[in-house]
Parts: sequence; C-alpha cells; structure tokens
Amino acid sequence: MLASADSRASGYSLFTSGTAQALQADSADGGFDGEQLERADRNALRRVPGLSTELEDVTEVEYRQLRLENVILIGVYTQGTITDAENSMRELAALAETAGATVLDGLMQRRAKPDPSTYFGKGKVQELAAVVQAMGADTVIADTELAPSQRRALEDAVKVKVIDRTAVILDIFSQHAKSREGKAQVELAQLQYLMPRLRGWGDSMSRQAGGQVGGTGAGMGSRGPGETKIELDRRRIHTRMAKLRKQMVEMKPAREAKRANRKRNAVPSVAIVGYTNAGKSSLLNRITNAGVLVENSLFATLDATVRKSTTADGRLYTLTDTVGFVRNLPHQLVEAFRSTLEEVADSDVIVHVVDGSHPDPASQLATVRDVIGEVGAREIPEIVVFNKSDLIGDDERLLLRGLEPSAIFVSARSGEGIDEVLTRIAELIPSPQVELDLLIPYERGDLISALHQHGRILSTSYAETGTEVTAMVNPDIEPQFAEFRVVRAVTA
Ligand SMILES: Nc1nc2c(ncn2[C@@H]2O[C@H](COP(=O)(O)OP(=O)(O)OP(=O)(O)O)[C@@H](O)[C@H]2O)c(=O)[nH]1
Ligand SMILES: [Mg+2]
Repeated sequence: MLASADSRASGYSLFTSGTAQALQADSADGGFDGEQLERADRNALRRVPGLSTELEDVTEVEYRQLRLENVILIGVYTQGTITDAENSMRELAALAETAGATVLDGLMQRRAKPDPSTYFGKGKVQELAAVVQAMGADTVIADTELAPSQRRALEDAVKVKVIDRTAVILDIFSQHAKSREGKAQVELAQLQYLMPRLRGWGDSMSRQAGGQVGGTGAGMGSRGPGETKIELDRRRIHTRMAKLRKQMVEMKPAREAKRANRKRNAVPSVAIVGYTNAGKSSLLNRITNAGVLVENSLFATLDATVRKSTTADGRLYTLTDTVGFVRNLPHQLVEAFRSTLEEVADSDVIVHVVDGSHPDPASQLATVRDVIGEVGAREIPEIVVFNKSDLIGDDERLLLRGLEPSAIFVSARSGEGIDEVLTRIAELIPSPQVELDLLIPYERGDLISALHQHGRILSTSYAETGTEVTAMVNPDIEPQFAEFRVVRAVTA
C-alpha cells in the first residue's frame, strides 16, 4: 500500500486510493449491526458535482457545495513515527470519502514544522503541483488546519482548490446534521470558519473580476471590484451569523426543559461515547433495538438519540448515543457538540466504546478521555468497551488488555460481551436508596408499575385491602407513595 523506501527517502511518501476503501471494506459484506435506517435518504443528499463556487451564494454557505471529487491529500509530519502520520492521513482519507470525494493520492513531507507560507516546502509544492496536474485532481486537502494565507499561496501554486481537514469535517457535519438546532450550529461554525478565508474557493483561477488573477502585481491598496464584493459578502455573513445565534438562543429553552425533565424523573442515564465509527450506534441498537443509523462512515450520528432500557432486576435507565469524536476537531464545532457534551456530563455512567480493531486504539482512547475531562465528566464511572471483537485476534487482545485491564471485549455484530456490559451498567447506575413498606390498593396498579420502573421491589404479598409491597425507591419519588406507607422509611 505504501510507496517504496525510495520515495520515503526523498522526503515524502505516497499512498494511493485503496487505503480508505480498505479502511471501510466491511460495509459491503451485508454485516448487520441493527436496523439500518436512512441510508437511502442520506445517499440522496450526496453532493451534486460541478456546482458553482461563485461567491454570490455565500450567505447560504457556499462551500456546503464544495466540489470535492478527485482529491489529493497532503500532510506534514513533524514528530512521532511515520506510522502515526500515516494513520492520521488514513483518517483524513476516510473523512474525505465520507464527504463524497475520491482519494487519488496522499503526499507526506517530513519537516521540523510546516512552512509558514506554503505548508509544504517550496520544492515539494512544485512536486505537488505536478502530481495534481498529472492525476487530474481538482482539490488538495491538507491534514492540518491551514492559515488563510497558506491556503492562498498553495492555491496559487497548484492551481486547484485547496482546503483543510477542518473544512472537510465541517462539510460532513453540514451533510449529516438533521435537527434544526444541529443545522443552525453547523452553519454558524461554517461561517466562522469562512470569514477569514473570504477570498472564495478557487479564485486563483477565475474569481476576482478586473483581471487581478494571482494578485502578485496588484498592490494591497488597489480596491478592485472583487474586493468590494467581498466587503458586501462579509456584511451579509455577519447578518446571517447574528440571525443564527438568535435562533439558537431561542431553541435553547426547549432543550433545557427536556433535560430538566429527565433529571426530575431521576431515571439514571448512561451515555455511550467514543471515537467516530467505533460502533456506538451499533451497540445501542444491539442493546435496545433502537434502529439508529449505522454506517461505515465517519460522523454517521450527529444528533443524540435517547432510548430506554431496563436492568435485569427491572430498573429503568436511559441510554444515549452521542456524536463521535475525532482528533483535531475544529474548534468552531465544539459549540455544535455542546448539547451532546452536556448529556455526557449529566450522565450517571459512561460507556466508552473503542474500536478494538483500529490500528491505534490507544490514541482514540486518549482523544476521547481528553474531551470527557474537558466537559468535567472525569469523575463519572466509565466502562471501557473494546468493540468489533469479532475482528480481534488473540495477540491483539493481549495488547488491548495491557492498555485497559478492566475493559470488556464486545462485538455489537456477534453479541459477544453484551451481557457483561449490561451487568456492569446495572452495577454502576445508582440504586434506589429509600426503603418503603406500602399497602397499595388493588385499583392502583399504576403505582405498582411505577415501582417496577423507578424502584426495586423486594417483596410483595396480597392482603385483603391491597398489595403489601416492600420496595427501594429514589428519594424524589417517595412523596408519591406517602399516603400508602405503613412503616417509617429507612434510609440505606
Ligand atoms: N465487524 C464489526 N463491525 C462493527 C461492529 N460494530 C459496528 N461495526 C461496524 O462499524 C461501523 C460503524 O458503526 P456505527 O455503529 O455507525 O459507529 P458509531 O460509533 O455510531 O459511528 P458514528 O456515529 O459515525 O460516530 C459500521 O460499518 C458497523 O457495521 C462489530 O462489533 N463488529
Ligand atoms: Mg453513530
């Protein structure tokens, strides 16, 4: 898959298209990880190639229609091993394909740091331009966020559109966001990203009116028509951003009410978190038949899904599927994650899903733990789960064990380990703390069901006037039963 040692010795290395496909090879084999919904829907939203990138439409976030077709990836690796750098590039390849592109090639350069003006060194930029031309690529994607000036200089040199990892992630999010709030958040993030880059995509070729192509000769002070237009776009973007912010403020109360409601009912909550594509939705489907979309692409899930489940002894709890994490998540998107992260910070137990078959599970684990720490959720009990165990051999298992001795090996596909996860969840979710002795009239069957769901029934017997029940309940639902109590409650 990787090019020969020669090319590596010459300062860069190549890997070609098949990589990302190889990464994603298992989706076609008919593997079934739950009800697979919406795939057709999602595919219908695929980008239409060849849409104009004129700035006219900028207020509708022009680069939502980025024409990503045949792309070449570039990356500078500064420290770490070549393997780390390649993993990062493979992930970029998977991201690009998720966004709808075909990856033609990947070029990496070893440098102490990226060139401040052109990212790659000058000589390598020329080589890149030649590769772009030879392969007929229409876009170059850099593995790290480019400064606006770097992007411009690179575009001028390679003569095709240049974007970065952040733009690709934003693009995927905009394709996948479904809820009104999610869409608004992503559009806002896109506009924030776009503002300092307002030269417009691809204008090194044709954009600015007045023939200022390339711009080297036209001095900074000469305000051509193109620049006037950009001023106008800036103002429109500002207006649009203000409107989106206002919308989001208006949507917040609804979300908070929902959360407060869940808190009030004090149903214990379990959040499923993990790196993107680890199998979080598959696990939720396996546990609850939730029917959440499962797809071998990155960021299949963008809206948190909440499902109910019960422990073996009948206690109700909620399970929340969350947005996956990825390294170098654009900071503009942290806001978009906030509602998900709030759910994580509020939960009673975290199930941390790691793709055990991934080449570098340790760094996935670390990335996700960082985020868990950032949202103040470090103290929440965590169950680490190595998923896709159907793909993990004995040697790898040993390594993973070393990494995380108390982790559970699970396969959402085969069902291995699921029972163990459920048992661990049942142990960790808070148990009802108040013991009540009750006499409940026969016509109040609803109270008995409430006890089943929100408490734990220790014993029942049938008396003349009703059911005698001893049960453990949460303090907050205790008042509901006040009139049926026969003995003083004992706090455990
Ligand atoms: N072999 C194998 N594949 C699995 C297993 N669990 C999930 N997958 C596959 O992994 C891919 C990702 O699964 P999802 O459940 O969508 O992963 P996710 O963590 O929800 O991903 P995002 O929502 O994109 O962050 C899909 O192609 C699944 O079919 C498993 O136990 N074994
Ligand atoms: Mg998912």
